Amino acid sequence: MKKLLVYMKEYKKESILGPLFKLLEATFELLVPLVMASVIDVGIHNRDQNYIIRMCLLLVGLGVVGLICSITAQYFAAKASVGFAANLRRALFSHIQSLSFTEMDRVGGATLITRMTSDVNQVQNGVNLTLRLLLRSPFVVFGAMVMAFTVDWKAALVFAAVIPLLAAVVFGIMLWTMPRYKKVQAGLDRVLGITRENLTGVRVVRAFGREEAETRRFQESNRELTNLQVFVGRISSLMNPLTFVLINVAAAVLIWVGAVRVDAGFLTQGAVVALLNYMSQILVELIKMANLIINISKALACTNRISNVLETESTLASPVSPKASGEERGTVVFENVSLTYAGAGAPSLTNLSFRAGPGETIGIIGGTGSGKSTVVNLIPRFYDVTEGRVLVDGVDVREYDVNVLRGKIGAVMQKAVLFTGTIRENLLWGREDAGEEELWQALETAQAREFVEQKPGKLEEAVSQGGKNLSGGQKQRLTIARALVRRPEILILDDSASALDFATDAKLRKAIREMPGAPTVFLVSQRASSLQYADQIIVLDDGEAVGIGTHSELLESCEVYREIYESQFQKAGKEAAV
Ligand SMILES: Nc1ncnc2c1ncn2[C@@H]1O[C@H](COP(=O)(O)OP(=O)(O)OP(=O)(O)O)[C@@H](O)[C@H]1O
Repeated sequence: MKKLLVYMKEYKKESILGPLFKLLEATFELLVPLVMASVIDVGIHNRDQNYIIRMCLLLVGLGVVGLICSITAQYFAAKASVGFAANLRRALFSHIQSLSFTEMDRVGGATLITRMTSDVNQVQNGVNLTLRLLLRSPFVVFGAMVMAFTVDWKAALVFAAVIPLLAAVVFGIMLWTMPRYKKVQAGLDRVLGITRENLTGVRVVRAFGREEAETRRFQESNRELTNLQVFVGRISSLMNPLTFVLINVAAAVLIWVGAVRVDAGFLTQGAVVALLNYMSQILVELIKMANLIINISKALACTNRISNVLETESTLASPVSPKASGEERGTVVFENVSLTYAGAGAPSLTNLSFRAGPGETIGIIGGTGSGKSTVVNLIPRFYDVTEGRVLVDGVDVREYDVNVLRGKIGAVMQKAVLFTGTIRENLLWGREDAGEEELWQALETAQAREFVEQKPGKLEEAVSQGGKNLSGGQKQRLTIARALVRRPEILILDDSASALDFATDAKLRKAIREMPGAPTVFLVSQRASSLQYADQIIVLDDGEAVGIGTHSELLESCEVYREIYESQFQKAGKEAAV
């Protein structure tokens, strides 16, 4: 919690002024019953109309000043809490950007979204209420008690008996409901999780006709949440009747004691009205305090969850004195590399060694889950090896400044991801200062020029969220062009031409080979035909390299490769025969 206070630093003034104006408002509120008492005791008693009008104007004045104080306090509290939440979101966002994939995998994307959104909102709400009520409510309770005792200490003894009882009811109910509120929160998280999963995967849900099953799953979680909320609601609903019974009994006792004391000449009617007013002020503030405590404890729980993310240290930290690039531009060397993902029992890659020279094309092939993506993910240091070394241009990837390392690499991932904006804006992710001609050249190499030219807006054509307004193949070609705009030393194509037809795929590979200053290319593919002309092909089986060599060498020496090739070759032959 303390650590999060730094994000409040620039709102120090607001965090002091907010509660101060709330205290001022409360002070004026505490004066109101006294003025009312004097209206009754002096104005009405003496039938002094002028006095009554003056006092009523004073009441209006107190109300107006109280209102101004309240609005001012609200303004400062809102400014501080909204600003604090904005700072917190900013810090969280940039911290999440600094995390490596290992930490991201561990925490999970959905959880990170909840931390950034509903958790931060809850904390913002908690800060706002704290600034407005944490001082005000106890001040009013205490102040109203003191005022009641100054009005008439004997009648005020009723307060001394009733207030602890009231506090016990209000806080008892609060303590009872609080753990259940936590369950409600967890239930809400589940409902949100299912909703998010279904909305992002809506196409898959429909494609597999899982609408009814998913609706049932949602309904179950929703029912659980509803039952919990109804249960907590029932308990909370006891609060009002119980407190009102208590307060009415206390009011009856107070009026009776007051009446006796008025009759005996010790107390005026106005003083009895003032005492009643103080009692209801105390009740209202006790309920506000219980509400405040519930909100603060919810906010604290969220604060802990946010702190956990902020305290997660990135294993990706750049070295204190990063090394500069080595001489051998475009070389990649794997030396006895193994990787076991965090939390995974078995290694996903075992003892892989190879050397890729500048401008070479390295093909990587293997069954699903054999470790192909794992190999290429190690080059831009998306994950760190657990054994061995990965060297880029002769330097261990862990010894580079991570931005320098990634600046050398153009990576096209399995899933083509584009961002909202225009085609031009997406391409410029590759290199911000790329010129018009370079963008078209990259599009041409990526076999994307033709379809972009056909778009009415050309480079200014809008790309909607996730590139939904483009076909799978168009998205893939744009992501390849984006990587090429960077003029990378090393180009990684992780199964990124899977949506292209054979002819376009072949043209793409040829164009990349013929690029001036051709990059070293890592080509991950399920198709043996796509890799045939690679300088080296790495054949993976269950995380192990079972063959490294050229196509013809592997056909001779590697059984797994031969099987893959023949199965695809025969399949292609059969398809051609049909
Ligand atoms: N982030 C991760 N955390 C834990 N295990 C992982 C992670 N990524 C991959 N794995 C595991 O490592 C193994 C290799 O996965 P990888 O994605 O490298 O295979 P692949 O050959 O690229 O598969 P595909 O052709 O299906 O894309 C798999 O068993 C997979 O379950």
